[in-house]
Amino acid sequence: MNISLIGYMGCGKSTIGKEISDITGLKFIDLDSYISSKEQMSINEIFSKKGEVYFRKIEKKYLHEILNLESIVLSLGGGTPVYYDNIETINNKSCSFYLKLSPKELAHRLMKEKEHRPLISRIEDQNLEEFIAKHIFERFPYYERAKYKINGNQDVPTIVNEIIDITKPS
Ligand SMILES: Nc1ncnc2c1ncn2[C@@H]1O[C@H](COP(=O)(O)OP(=O)(O)O)[C@@H](O)[C@H]1O
Ligand SMILES: O=C(O)C1=C[C@@H](OP(=O)(O)O)[C@@H](O)[C@H](O)C1
Ligand SMILES: [Mg+2]
Repeated sequence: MNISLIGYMGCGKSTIGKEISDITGLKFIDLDSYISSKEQMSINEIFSKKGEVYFRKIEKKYLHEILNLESIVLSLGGGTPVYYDNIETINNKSCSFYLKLSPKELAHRLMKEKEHRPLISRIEDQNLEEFIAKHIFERFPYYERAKYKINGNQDVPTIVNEIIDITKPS
């Protein structure tokens, strides 16, 4: 069984995925880290040197590669479910969870971490919440296709336990 985590940048996918892996023993893969290591470039470098279209193509390629494995926790990028037929691949090959947070909470978290995220690195802090709200509005039809929706505005152990409880064989 595979678990995948989807949701907007900053919702906690990478943090929660690692914790689930530590507790369950499932292998942890963060799609962004996997892409960076395969391409030998940071996500920022891929966007600036090769462009977003190239990034989306390899993101799809590596998504397929990873989801052919078994027993993994996969933290996706915020845009992964939105492109190509990636959401179908994700739902066919894993149990998907959408970590849902308000634009306000996401903006608060992301202000400190914008520079690692090329799509928001040049947005002024005072415009970030509105940018996120519009961006989520476009992406929501994909996010809501996750099998389960989780309130991401809870502490890490609570979210981790909720996901583990749902996926535990009964
Ligand atoms: N449940 C949580 N409560 C508070 N802060 C969190 C929580 N989950 C993650 N964070 C923090 O939010 C930021 C973004 O988390 P990250 O796991 O990188 O998100 P994503 O991979 O979805 O972009 C990090 O600083 C992380 O420590
Ligand atoms: O939302 C997006 O389109 C992106 C989210 C990022 O991942 P995180 O959600 O882990 O920040 C990363 O894949 C890239 O910067 C694009
Ligand atoms: Mg991440």
